[in-house]
Amino acid sequence: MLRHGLQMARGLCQLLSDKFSVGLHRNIMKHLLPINATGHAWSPLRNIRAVTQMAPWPFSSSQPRDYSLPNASWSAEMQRLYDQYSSMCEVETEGSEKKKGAWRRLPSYNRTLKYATGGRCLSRMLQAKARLFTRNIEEQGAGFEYVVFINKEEKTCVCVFQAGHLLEGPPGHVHGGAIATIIDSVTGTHATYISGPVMTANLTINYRSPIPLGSVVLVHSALDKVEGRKTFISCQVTSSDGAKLHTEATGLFVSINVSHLFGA
Ligand SMILES: CCCCCCCC/C=C\CCCCCCCC(=O)SCCNC(=O)CCNC(=O)[C@H](O)C(C)(C)COP(=O)(O)OP(=O)(O)OC[C@H]1O[C@@H](n2cnc3c(N)ncnc32)[C@H](O)[C@@H]1OP(=O)(O)O
Repeated sequence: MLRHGLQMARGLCQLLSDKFSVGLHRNIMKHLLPINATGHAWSPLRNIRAVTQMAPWPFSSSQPRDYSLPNASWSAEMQRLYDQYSSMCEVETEGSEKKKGAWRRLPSYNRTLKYATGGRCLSRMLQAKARLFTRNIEEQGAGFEYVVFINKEEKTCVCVFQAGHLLEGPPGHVHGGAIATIIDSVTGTHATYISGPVMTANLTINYRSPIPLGSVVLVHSALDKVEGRKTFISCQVTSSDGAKLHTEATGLFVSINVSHLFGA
């Protein structure tokens, strides 16, 4: 069990640190793993790390579907914004040299734990049938279509979000709970990449103007401050041209040890 847990931790950390160089590896490791008095990780981990560094890809079995990539349901506006932010992302060039770009697209899976190396066991212990809420609907375009980009330098995130017909609240418009969901997901993901594993402690939302169903909006997330275990994020949802403010929110995210998810 311990071995599976550590493998999972390593898989998650490697996955996330491979993808994002914003200190997440260090942040998650310190929550997942015991640290000795000299500040070094518990010695068996060093052995595990030596072994696991050989693995080129942290996913153990089938290739998970990355839900943040374009699909046929995306409108021209969604695709245009995706292309715009993608063009500002860091890219691998020939010889694996990296071209500098401030932005990175964050991949998004429906079962992060299951696909992380060694995480299958832990995902069974938590909830075998669990799926990330926003990635639960197989029909493309019916629910949450979104992609999150993070700006490492400015410590901001932007999410391009297209709301499908299953998210209807007021006729022809997006349900307030669905808006809260995408805000929680984007700001929660942002806080995770800043501070490691967190849970939402408080989310305060002001709905300023309704969001038409099927439209594409931008969810802007900004880091306000980090105070000990508390990460404060603020968020604005605007029309895709930025001219209209739909929603404003602030969130407080509290760092947790993963054992918190087991009721410890
Ligand atoms: C984990 C693995 C991650 C892997 C990486 C994944 C990569 C990304 C993949 C996929 C992205 C998906 C992204 C989804 C994101 C969604 C996030 C959610 O929706 S989370 C669900 C809803 N939230 C809950 O269910 C929390 C329930 N509440 C709790 O569990 C606890 O209350 C908790 C953890 C929030 C705090 O409990 P305490 O016991 O650990 O800490 P205490 O001492 O109470 O608080 C710490 C500090 O925070 C303040 N605080 C706590 N709650 C507060 C509140 N509501 N308002 C103001 N301050 C509060 C306290 O006053 C204290 O402050 P002082 O240190 O004294 O200054």
